[in-house]
Amino acid sequence: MAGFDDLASERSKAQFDVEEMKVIWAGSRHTLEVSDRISRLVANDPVFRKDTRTMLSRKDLFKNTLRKAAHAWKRIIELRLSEEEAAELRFYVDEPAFMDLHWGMFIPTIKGQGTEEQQQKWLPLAYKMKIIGCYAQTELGHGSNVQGLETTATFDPQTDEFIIHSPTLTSSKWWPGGLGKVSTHAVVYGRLIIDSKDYGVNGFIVQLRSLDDHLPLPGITIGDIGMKFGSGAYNTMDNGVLRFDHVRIPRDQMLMRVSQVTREGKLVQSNVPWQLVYGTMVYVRQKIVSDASCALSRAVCIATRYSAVRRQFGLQSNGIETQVIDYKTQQSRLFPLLASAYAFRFVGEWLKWLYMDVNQRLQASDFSTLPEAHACTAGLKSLTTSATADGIEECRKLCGGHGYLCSSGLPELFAVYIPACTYEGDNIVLLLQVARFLIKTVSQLGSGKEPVGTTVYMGRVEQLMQCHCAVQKGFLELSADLVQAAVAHCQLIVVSKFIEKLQQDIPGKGVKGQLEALCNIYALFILHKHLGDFLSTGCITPKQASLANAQLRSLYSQVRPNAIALVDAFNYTDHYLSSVLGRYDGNVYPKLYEEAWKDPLNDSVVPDGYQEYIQPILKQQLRNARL
Ligand SMILES: CC/C=C\C/C=C\C/C=C\C/C=C\CC/C=C/C(=O)SCCNC(=O)CCNC(=O)[C@H](O)C(C)(C)COP(=O)(O)OP(=O)(O)OC[C@H]1O[C@@H](n2cnc3c(N)ncnc32)[C@H](O)[C@@H]1OP(=O)(O)O
Ligand SMILES: Cc1cc2nc3c(=O)[nH]c(=O)nc-3n(C[C@H](O)[C@H](O)[C@H](O)COP(=O)(O)OP(=O)(O)OC[C@H]3O[C@@H](n4cnc5c(N)ncnc54)[C@H](O)[C@@H]3O)c2cc1C
Repeated sequence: MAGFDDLASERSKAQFDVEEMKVIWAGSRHTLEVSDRISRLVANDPVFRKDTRTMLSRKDLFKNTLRKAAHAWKRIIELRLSEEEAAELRFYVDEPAFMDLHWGMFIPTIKGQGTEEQQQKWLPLAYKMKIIGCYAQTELGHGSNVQGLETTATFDPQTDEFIIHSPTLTSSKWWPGGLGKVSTHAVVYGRLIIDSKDYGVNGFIVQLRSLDDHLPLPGITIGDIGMKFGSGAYNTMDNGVLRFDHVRIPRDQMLMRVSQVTREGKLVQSNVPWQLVYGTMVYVRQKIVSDASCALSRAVCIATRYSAVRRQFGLQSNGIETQVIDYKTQQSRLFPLLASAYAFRFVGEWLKWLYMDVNQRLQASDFSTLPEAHACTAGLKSLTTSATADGIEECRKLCGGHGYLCSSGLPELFAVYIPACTYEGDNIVLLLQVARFLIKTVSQLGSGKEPVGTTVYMGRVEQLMQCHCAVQKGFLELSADLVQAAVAHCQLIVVSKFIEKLQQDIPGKGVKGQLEALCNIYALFILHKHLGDFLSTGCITPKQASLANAQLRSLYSQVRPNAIALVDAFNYTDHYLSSVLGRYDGNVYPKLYEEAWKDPLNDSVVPDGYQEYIQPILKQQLRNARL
């Protein structure tokens, strides 16, 4: 059988130790063991099936998500899973749900922005899921411009409360995941008003629904914002709308790590920078970068396996057609994506370290690396999500017509993934933040302040001072070019971190060699993509450009025999991939054929509606033909 033989034969060609590569991909032996065990646990549990997801109505889809979330929580308790294992379980259930926001944003916000006392009060409730929370920042009228939020939190010294209010339609909270139908509580971002004075945006813990009957509390209007892009996909999430009509909360429900409001109504700033109010976004952007490598590698795994099974044209002497993976055009589209998946994995690992480091420094009142952490998380979130969204769509095209079928897994993956370019900060808005950080760094060069961390290279580039003068003329006017500069800066980080990874001790036969090839492919592919910029700025000569392209072709040939093993190293179960084209056994055609018959349209041979709509047309034609 074509698929079985093809993938088995591909695996036998691998020139490196796949098991060791699995460890590198996972990050450690321990992480591999956990993710392997938990992914199989999810795959073998019938409640976590997801093969009918794209065919369900919104209501059925949502109820099924609730069922899965409840089952996941039950299993987490029954099996006494650790925090790490529980997070893996939610990841492999692979269905966006209110839990993501509860664990991924609500809890981290209380941890990052609450005082010790507030943490002691709220975290145990949240950890035991006695309350379910979401992150309500974005409004109908403002998402990117956080300082433009309109919701107000006015201190009432008479009652020692804040009055939370939505003064306009545009101040309605709009988008928060988990808000629409599930959350009992939210961290609500609103303007702090004391004695008619506006002190800017702060976070407040607000109870939204009764813990007895789940009805909204007095003064609260709440609902789901409606269907989103694609079938299945992100529609499992209840992104919500929320309005407040003078809702009162106790004073101690303002998150007070950054600034405190006293009983007398005085605002007291602590020694931490006010930007910590934005801290959850830094945390989630860092997570999104790690997540990008998962989404991209998943699409690449499907496209690579299918490209080895699929044959078109070029009859060989044995009468068999050519595997499409052997076409150089296929390789030149697929292998840079394979290399990108590995590159994003390693930069994600580094970013996790950077985030931990900045947190440790914050505990010790060292705030010096916060601007860099903000720039790196914002820029890399933007770069990796844009490349991943484009990469998933490219993988769909690499699978030809079958890639367009929901059973390929690619349409749903694309639909679920693309909002990552928008949530946690629109990608262009985030790149402008990076550009601002770069300009600030350049402006300090003249004053003798040495650039550090990811900007250390700037101290070596003379022309940057002239750049600074040009930018002085108008940041907004040059913003399109500055965004490109920000992308280039982030690409440099990705390549540097891949190179640093190669400098570590990498055990396993041939593993390092494969990673070197992938690193070179990534770097040369980026150079190839921006060849015009490299040539026009004199960074490389035309001769070097053509040498780079020749080298890229040679690297593709080097990777070709290892391609299947390189995607096997992701260690994905068929359940997680949920793709007929990406099956581990390569048994694509019989399964595609089988899947088609499962479509509800095939439940009856003659479709519903035949008598009302098809038969009359046919009869009409018959009459016309007789005339
Ligand atoms: C739930 C997920 C859990 C786990 C994740 C796992 C995997 C991921 C997968 C799926 C994710 C699932 C769900 C996603 C749910 C989505 C949630 C959301 O979208 S929440 C809403 C997010 N909103 C945004 O991101 C808004 C974007 N806007 C902003 O961040 C800022 O307002 C902006 C930076 C654009 C502000 O610009 P500006 O007005 O110019 O600046 P401002 O005056 O406010 O500040 C200036 C000053 O502050 C510095 N700064 C800005 N941001 C930060 C920051 N975050 N940290 C530190 N510092 C910051 C800025 O550089 C400037 O400094 P200087 O004055 O120049 O020194
Ligand atoms: C699936 C999904 C889940 C979400 N979950 C949550 C959640 O849980 N909680 C929450 O609070 N929010 C959530 N959001 C909201 C999300 O964070 C915002 O949509 C996002 O920050 C973008 O803001 P915006 O919608 O205001 O876009 P806008 O800022 O209106 O962007 C529109 C366009 O304007 C451009 N633009 C805007 N400002 C500038 C500028 N200064 N310079 C140049 N161009 C600019 C952008 O590039 C974009 O092209 C979610 C959104 C989605 C799609």
